[in-house]
Amino acid sequence: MVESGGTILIADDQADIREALALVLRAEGFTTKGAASPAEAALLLDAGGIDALLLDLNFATDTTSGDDGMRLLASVKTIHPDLPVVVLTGWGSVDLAVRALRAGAADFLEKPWENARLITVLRSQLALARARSTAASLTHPTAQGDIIATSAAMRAVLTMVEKIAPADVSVLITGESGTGKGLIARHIAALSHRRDKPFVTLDLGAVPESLIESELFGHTRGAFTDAKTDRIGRFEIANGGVLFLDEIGNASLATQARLLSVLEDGIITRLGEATPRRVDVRVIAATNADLHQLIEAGRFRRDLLFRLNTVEIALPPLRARGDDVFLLAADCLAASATRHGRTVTGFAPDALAALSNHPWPGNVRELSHVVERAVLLADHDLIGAAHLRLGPVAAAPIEHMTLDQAERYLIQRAMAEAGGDAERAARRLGLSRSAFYRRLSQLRT
Ligand SMILES: Nc1ncnc2c1ncn2[C@@H]1O[C@H](COP(=O)(O)OP(=O)(O)OP(=O)(O)O)[C@@H](O)[C@H]1O
Repeated sequence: MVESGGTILIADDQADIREALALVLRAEGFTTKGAASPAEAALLLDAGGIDALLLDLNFATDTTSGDDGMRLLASVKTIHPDLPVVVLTGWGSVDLAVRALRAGAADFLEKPWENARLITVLRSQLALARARSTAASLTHPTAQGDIIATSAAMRAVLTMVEKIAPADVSVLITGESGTGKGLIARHIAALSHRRDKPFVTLDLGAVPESLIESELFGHTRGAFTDAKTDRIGRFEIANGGVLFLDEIGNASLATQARLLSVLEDGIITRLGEATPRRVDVRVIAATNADLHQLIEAGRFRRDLLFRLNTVEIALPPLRARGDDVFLLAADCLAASATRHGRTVTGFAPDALAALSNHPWPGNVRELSHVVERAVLLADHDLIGAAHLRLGPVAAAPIEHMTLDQAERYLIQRAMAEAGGDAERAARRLGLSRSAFYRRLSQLRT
């Protein structure tokens, strides 16, 4: 949840709609800005300080094609790829909404919008973007597809990926947080015959349980109290393409049962509707949890695991990838230096040693975060170990630590893995937020 709101840019050519949206959003603690034309929206976005864009796809009131809005969406996603864009479409223009989602919109609302849903959608998109930016927005442009993998462990992964990508089978990608599961999922899609079809992601850890069924399968108007309009689900959006189910270990048993049945017969039913619809979707799932352990604990269905893991790809942690760490670091250094207009050119020997000794609990994401910060801190051409600020490294395997040392280590590791997000770190350790903060503050004294 977003406590302090965020700044929403409302792009709509109708002043009354801008005003109505602004009123609702301000009452909920958001700050708003308005743009009456795509050009004005582009200027305000360039000026910075915008956390999300609420974009009416039908800019000119006399058109319904949505072309102006789609053009703006395309340019926004190129220049600000991480900015969440929620689009507004006319009622019933599901095709336009689907086009927008495929072009990178985070979500859509149909006019007349429903205030409660407007707020929920914006809050969850902002929370997601925030979580990503604490941990991931500092990642380098290779996010677009260049996979750095020269170590034997990663070469074996890529060979396997090349073999299985063209076969239309379910894939389960496992690996610690930040090891590149999302990247590999996209790579598999890109190497398959579905490459020109939609690649749709749903993070099962990020959607509230009450919305998950409708996110996956869609709903019809009136299906439940808040369902004021029809809504298409991710399975239908992904039809013909790939659905990437991230954090599958977080799916509730009820969701697991629904997923299993869709995977078995390829048929979905929108909530509130009787008509079954056939979908042709390749599912790629990912998890950083140990699903076998979850099965033992009665929290994951064995039969679902068997449906998902026709092929299982285990991504090695960064610390097991040998010299890849240097190549990834160098790549990130070059990208960050360009982005920030810095003349940093490389790493000093002590920095290289630190890079290779650090255990990288947050893996590639942590590495790019650390290197980008170092680029900003460096005062010479070379990054030194001090600029990396890698902090204490576990001196001994955990079995040889005292309880205090182990606690300190696990807390630091969880924080690093969560990219500094204390709430996520607390969840990872199975602690309540307050219990986690208590331990964290003890650790700092
Ligand atoms: N081998 C690699 N080469 C280049 N970039 C990589 C590589 N592996 C990961 N990355 C980058 O690191 C970042 C984290 O990767 P990604 O989001 O795919 O990880 P993940 O395992 O899905 O994380 P999480 O479990 O937190 O969802 C991304 O920006 C990704 O592009």
